[in-house]
Amino acid sequence: MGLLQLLKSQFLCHLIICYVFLVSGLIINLLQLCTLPVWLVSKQLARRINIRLAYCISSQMVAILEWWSGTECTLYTDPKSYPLYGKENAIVVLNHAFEIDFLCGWTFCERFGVLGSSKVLAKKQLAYVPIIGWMWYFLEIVFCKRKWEEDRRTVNESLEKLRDYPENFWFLLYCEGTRFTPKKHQVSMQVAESKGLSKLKYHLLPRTKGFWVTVQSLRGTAAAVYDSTLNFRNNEMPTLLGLLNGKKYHADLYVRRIPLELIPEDEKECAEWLHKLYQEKDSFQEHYAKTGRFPGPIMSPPRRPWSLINWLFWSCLLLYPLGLLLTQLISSGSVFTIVASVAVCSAASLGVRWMIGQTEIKRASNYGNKEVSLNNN
Ligand SMILES: CC/C=C\C/C=C\C/C=C\C/C=C\C/C=C\C/C=C\CCC(=O)SCCNC(=O)CCNC(=O)[C@H](O)C(C)(C)COP(=O)(O)OP(=O)(O)OC[C@H]1O[C@@H](n2cnc3c(N)ncnc32)[C@H](O)[C@@H]1OP(=O)(O)O
Ligand SMILES: CCCCCCCCCCCCCCCC(=O)OC[C@@H](O)COP(=O)(O)O
Repeated sequence: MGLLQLLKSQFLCHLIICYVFLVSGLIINLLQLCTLPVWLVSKQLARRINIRLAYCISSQMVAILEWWSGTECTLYTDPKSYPLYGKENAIVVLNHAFEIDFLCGWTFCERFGVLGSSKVLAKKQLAYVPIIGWMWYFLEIVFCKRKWEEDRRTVNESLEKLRDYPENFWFLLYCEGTRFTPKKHQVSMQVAESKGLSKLKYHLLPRTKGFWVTVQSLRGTAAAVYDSTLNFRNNEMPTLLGLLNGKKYHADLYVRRIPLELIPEDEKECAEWLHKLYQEKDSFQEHYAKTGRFPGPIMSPPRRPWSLINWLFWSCLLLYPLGLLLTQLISSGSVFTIVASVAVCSAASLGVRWMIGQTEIKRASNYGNKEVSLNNN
C-alpha cells in the first residue's frame, strides 16, 4: 500500500471530510432557507440560487468519487447524441443495482454541467435525510410513497411545476423502484411470469406507472429519454465507505438518447414500451458480462476541477476555525469541555454513518420483497 493510499484509509481523514460535509451542508441548508422570501419576489431567481447552493453540497460527494478515490467513469454513447447532453431537459432511466449508482449519475451530471439542477423521483423517506434530503426540498425534487393511489396525483403535480424550470435538468427515474437483491429479483420474476412477460436476468421488473406519468407530465418540457445502463468492471461492488477509504472503482455507463416523441402516449402501450426497453437493457448487461464492455463507441467527458475547488473552498473556510477551537479547548484544560466536545464529535460521526447507511443495500427496504403474496391473496 502506497503512502497516499495509507493516508486515505485513515479514520482522521474521514472525520475531516465528514466534518466539512456536515458543517458546510448545514450552512447551505440554512442559506437555502433564507431564499424562501426570494421565492415570493422572483421564483426563477430563487431557483437559480438554489441550483448553485445545491451544487456546493452534491459536488462534495462527486469530489470524493472523482478526486479522492480517483474512480474512472467511462461513457459509451452515440457521437451524434453526445453534443446534446447537458443542453436539453431529459428523463434518465437507470438500473438500480449498486450502492453508488446515484453518485455515478451525479458525476455525469457534473461533467455535463447539470449537477445543481439534477432531479430524481425519490422515495419519501429520503426527504428526511439531513443535508441531502433538506437540500432536495429546495430543488423541487419529486417524492413518492411507492403507493400509486397516493402518488398518481402528487407525482404529476410536482412534475407539472417543473415545466417552467429556468435551467436544463435531468430527471432520474429508477423504474425498478428499489435496489436489486436476489430475493427481490426472484419475486419480480414471479410477477413477470404471472403477467406473461419475458424474464430479466440483470434487472427487476420495471414499475411502469411512474415512467408513464413522468413522460406524460414532461412532454414538451423534456426532449428525450436517456436510457442509461451502468456496470462496474471486474465485478466490483462499490460502496460509499470504499470511496471514503480511497478505493478506486471503474464505472461504465452506456447511454442511448431516445426522442420523447417516440414513446407512446397511451398508458398500456407506454408500459409495453418500457418492458421492451428493459429487455434491451438486459441484453446490454449480457454483452457486458461476456465482453467486459458495452456496445458502441466511448465518448467520455473529462472530469472538471470545480468539484475539487468547491471542496477546497469549504475545507479552508471550516478547518481554520476548527483548528482554533481545538487549540483553545486543549489549552483550557477543562475536562468537562473536552468530554462534551468528544461527545458532540461522536454524535456527528454516528449521524454521518447513519446517512451513509441509507445507501447500503443490506439496509434496503422490504419494498418489492412481498408483492407475490399480495398477488396471491
Ligand atoms: C449522459 C449521461 C446520462 C445519464 C447519467 C445518469 C444519471 C444522472 C441523472 C440524474 C441524477 C439525479 C439525482 C441522483 C441522486 C440521488 C438519487 C438517489 C436515490 C433516489 C432513488 C429512489 O428513491 S428509488 C425509489 C423511488 N422511485 C421509484 O419507485 C420509481 C419507480 N416506481 C414507480 O414508478 C411506481 O410505479 C410508483 C412509485 C409511481 C408507484 O409505486 P407502486 O408500488 O404503487 O407501483 P406500481 O403501481 O407500479 O406497482 C403495482 C404494479 O406493479 C406490479 N408488481 C407487483 N410486484 C411487483 C414487483 N415485485 N416487481 C414489479 N412489478 C410488480 C403489480 O402487479 C402492479 O402491476 P400493474 O399491472 O397494476 O401496473
Ligand atoms: C462527502 C461525503 C460524506 C458522506 C456523506 C454521506 C451522505 C449520504 C447521502 C445519502 C444520499 C441518499 C441517496 C440514497 C440513494 C439510494 O440508493 O436510495 C435507495 C432507494 O433508491 C431505494 O431504496 P430501497 O427500496 O431501500 O432499495
